[in-house]
Amino acid sequence: MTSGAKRKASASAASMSTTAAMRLALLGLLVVSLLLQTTAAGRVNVVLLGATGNLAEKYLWQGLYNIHEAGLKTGDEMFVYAAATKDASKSSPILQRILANNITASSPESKAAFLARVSSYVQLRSEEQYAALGERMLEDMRASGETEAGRLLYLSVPPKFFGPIADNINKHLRPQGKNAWLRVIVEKPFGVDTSSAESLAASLYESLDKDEILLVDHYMGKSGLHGIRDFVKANSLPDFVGKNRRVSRVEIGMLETEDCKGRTGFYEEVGVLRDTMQNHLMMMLALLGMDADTSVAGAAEADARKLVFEQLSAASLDRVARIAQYASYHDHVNEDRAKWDEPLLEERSMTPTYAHVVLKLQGANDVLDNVPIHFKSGKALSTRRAYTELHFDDGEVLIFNLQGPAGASGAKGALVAASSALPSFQAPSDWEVKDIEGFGRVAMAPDGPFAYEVLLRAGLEGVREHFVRLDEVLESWRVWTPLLEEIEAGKVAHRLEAYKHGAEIFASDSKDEKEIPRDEL
Ligand SMILES: O=C1O[C@H](COP(=O)(O)O)[C@@H](O)[C@H](O)[C@H]1O
Repeated sequence: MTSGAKRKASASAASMSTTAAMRLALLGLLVVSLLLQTTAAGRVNVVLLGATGNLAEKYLWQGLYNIHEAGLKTGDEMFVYAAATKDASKSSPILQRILANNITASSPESKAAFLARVSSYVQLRSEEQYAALGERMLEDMRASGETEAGRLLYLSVPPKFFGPIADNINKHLRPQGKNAWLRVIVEKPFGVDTSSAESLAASLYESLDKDEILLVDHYMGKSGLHGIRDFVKANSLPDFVGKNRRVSRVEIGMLETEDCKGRTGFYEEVGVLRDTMQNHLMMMLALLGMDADTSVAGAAEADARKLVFEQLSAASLDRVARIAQYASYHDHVNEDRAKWDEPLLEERSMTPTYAHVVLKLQGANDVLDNVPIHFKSGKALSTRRAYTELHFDDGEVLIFNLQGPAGASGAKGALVAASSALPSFQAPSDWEVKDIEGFGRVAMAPDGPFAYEVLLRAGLEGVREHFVRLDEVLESWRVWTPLLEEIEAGKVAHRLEAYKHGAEIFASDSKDEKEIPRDEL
């Protein structure tokens, strides 16, 4: 090569490398600016609908405060609009009382900082009120100069309101800005039976995209529930149970000491079957019955949960061992009605506050197939406990305890407790495992944030795995709808017992329970 040619070649190499360097720099700038665009903190507007209700009072406000205090992983700043359907003269003082008394804060300054981000009470009933809230949000953002990252609407209201609310959200409360997201969290129960859940889904889809809807079952936010799944995955139930032992019954329970006073308006529409059995208890069963090989999370896990529901027999009155209402329930209904200036009930309501229903799985693994599954749940009982128990034919018991004392082991906080003759089990490495004299091995999962905080955060940060899928919910309604229809047709009247507040109606050897022969399940 001549020296001229060499110069040319090296000049062109130099110019190529300059061009390449410039391109790289430009690319770098582009990536940085894209990153800045996607990671720049913005404002997240939360609309809490049902802000004065029981759920908000007990959990949602505390959850929002905790998230404000710890901050969002996205770096966004959260502002809350406190809304409900009733008029301000009644609801505003209730909101003030809740905000003053129901938030435990790390310091008065931190609480004040949170409250500075909470709006005064907003009534959301008419379309004009939704439009006014939309305007107010825009005004607030204009005033502060913030960009909207997204909007989370939490619907803590009875299911009959979901459709009209979604319509109003679509018309008046969609976030502004190209990249701003909209997520609408819908509280359970989703519908009141199969057909209402289907039409509810259809009416929500008219206004909202599928991805904008998040269905809540707050048990999905409990570490205890995931503990069942972790145990099943780590141990494989058939291996744990072994060849010489059989499960004679499974008991899934959610017992509460609290009664319905103050929330009978909601409870009258649901009763115990829709309030806890169709959702929380079903989730406890799903994670127990799920295929142990399911090593993937997310969609595959939802498929596996749904499969368990498909294997479950439908509920009907002949599978009800006991159905009852606590004796002062009627008075509680009328006290609440008087408070809201509503006409009093003269006839006794037929809403069950306790039920024990026995179903079975068909086509499940060898351990659970055709085994009676006892679902028990109720209000105003002597104990607060949520659990899944496997009772073996030799009297041994394996307990998954989600809250309350762990049954026979007596160990509060135990997540898994296996009586002494059972094989030793594998526990995830971060669980504390110990032996309890006279009982057996117990394991405790580390403490985490409470369920509603987990779910609110998941909604704000866009983590969909913590929510349930519509097809699972519909499959669960398939199980419970036949019994609900019988109850609604008045067929429960002669079976609905009254029990004393604080009773032990759930004790399994009670003589008053209807025996359901195994071959009739
Ligand atoms: O969803 C509901 O759950 C609560 C009980 O939740 P927990 O986390 O304390 O077990 C129950 O009181 C309420 O009636 C029901 O709607």
